[in-house]
Amino acid sequence: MTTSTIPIKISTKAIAQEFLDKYDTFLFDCDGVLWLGSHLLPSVKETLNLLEESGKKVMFVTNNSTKSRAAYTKKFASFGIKATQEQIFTSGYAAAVYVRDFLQLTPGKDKVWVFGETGISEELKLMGIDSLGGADPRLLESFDPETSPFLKDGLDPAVTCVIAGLDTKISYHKLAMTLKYLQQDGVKFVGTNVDSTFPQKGHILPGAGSMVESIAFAAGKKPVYCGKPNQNMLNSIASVMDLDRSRTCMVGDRLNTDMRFGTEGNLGGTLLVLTGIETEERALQKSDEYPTPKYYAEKLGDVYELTH
Ligand SMILES: O=C(O)COP(=O)(O)O
Ligand SMILES: [Mg+2]
Repeated sequence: MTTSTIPIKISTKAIAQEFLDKYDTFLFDCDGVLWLGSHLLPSVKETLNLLEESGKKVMFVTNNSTKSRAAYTKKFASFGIKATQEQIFTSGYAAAVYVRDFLQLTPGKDKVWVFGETGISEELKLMGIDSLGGADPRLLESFDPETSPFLKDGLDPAVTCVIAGLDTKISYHKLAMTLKYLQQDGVKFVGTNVDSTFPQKGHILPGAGSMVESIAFAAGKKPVYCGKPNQNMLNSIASVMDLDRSRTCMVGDRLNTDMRFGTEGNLGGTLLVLTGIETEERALQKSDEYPTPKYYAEKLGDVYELTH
């Protein structure tokens, strides 16, 4: 999967201005683009303000399922950035939409076993779908099949689906129970996102994909992934806003999710920033695994810094 042109580095005022003029809508990945954990990256706020002042539309599209959209509005606010729930799409929300609309789980009847944090169960709850597992603190206790409270009365027969995502409090108890549910006939397996790694300040850590794939290996079942590059996420965005794809740019830090999402979605542009997962060398390298970005920059804030 390659695009024919060589990526353009946003390194001068003229290129930064040309980049801004080309698009009306910007879709932003979050981890590695806006922030690394609780560390906001330089000139991000200024760049977002600049876009708002120029009348551009902005959406946030993150593969991070640890927080719900409601919780994300608070994270944005803690950085002094205005973002409404309608502007935020997470892979946890995408997974919840998938089980409701595609798997057609019945609220009040079907339940979901969650491997992951509160961002998945909170989105399910808003849809009236009950979940088990997730952040239940009893899963942090060491696992013994004889005494686990999740096994003592047998598995819950109402569970028809497993959703798995990033869990920074991963435990053997969680892995074991998730496997137990996946071993049940007919239980569907949904993964939030395939990201192998997760960027934090000064560290590249294990990502959701590393955990989901470990469960998949044990279960011998393949998950359906709902986050980027799955186009359902882009279609959901297109269904809530007027999206002129040719004047829309996807901004991300990962080639096989973010850049692929933008390219396969026929967006007018893609911008890879080097503050997260990828390097300049990889940005410029042609590969069959992922597309090359249209633009790349050392950091998102360069768009603001070069034009001011
Ligand atoms: O949580 C992840 O794996 C990555 O999240 P991101 O899409 O905001 O970079
Ligand atoms: Mg990212």
